[in-house]
Amino acid sequence: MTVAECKAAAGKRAASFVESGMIVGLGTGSTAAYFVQSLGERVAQGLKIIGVPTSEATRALASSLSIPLGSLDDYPQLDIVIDGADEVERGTLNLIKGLGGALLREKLVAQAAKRFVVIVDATKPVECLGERVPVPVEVVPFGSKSTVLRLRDAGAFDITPRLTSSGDHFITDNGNFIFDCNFGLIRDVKTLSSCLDAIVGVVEHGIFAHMTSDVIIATEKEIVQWSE
Ligand SMILES: O=C(CO)[C@H](O)[C@H](O)COP(=O)(O)O
Repeated sequence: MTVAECKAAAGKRAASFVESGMIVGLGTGSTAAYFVQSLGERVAQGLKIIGVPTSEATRALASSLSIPLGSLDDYPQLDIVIDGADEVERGTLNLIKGLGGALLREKLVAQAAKRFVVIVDATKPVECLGERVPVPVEVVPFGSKSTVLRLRDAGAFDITPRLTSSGDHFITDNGNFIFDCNFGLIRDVKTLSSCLDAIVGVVEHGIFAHMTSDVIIATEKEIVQWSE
């Protein structure tokens, strides 16, 4: 199987967890998009659910598939949320998310879930967070250069602003900037999360600790499930 086929297989497996009557959080990114496609097929066959999208891109995709949608304010408690991730730490199931730029809404929706299911291909599991990807940090545009200095104080030794192809700041669905911050291997997730949470100007960061219920990993050979 190609990586795209693995993502599609993980998405399809996750869609089978959804039952009629559920309020379902819809993640963002290429793997989550396969899940939304599979869910759309089930909705077309009669599955009755309400989807709560985690980004405008996912809203547009779900809407094109005629999935009934609501907002997190309409449905503050969700039965299940299914989303991708950029890294999944073996053992703890802690995550880095946000390379797709939707981390704030993703974390809000995940926090509201009774069950948070993460779908990935075999490139995403790691022994320690920070192994492969930086931590995306969503920052208020006002004073962002000052906030970057505070991110350095928190231990980020390489900080890259997320830019568009034309060289402008990438703007999130919430009107903010993203800085991709390399902290090296993150051995103490709790301390780093607390440091980032304490910086005025940081809206949210991509470390999702103690939130994941299950991880579905689609490899070339099989689909594996890790559960908390
Ligand atoms: O966190 C995310 C978006 O903010 C995505 O879930 C994450 O980037 C994984 O994306 P993909 O499935 O395309 O690899």
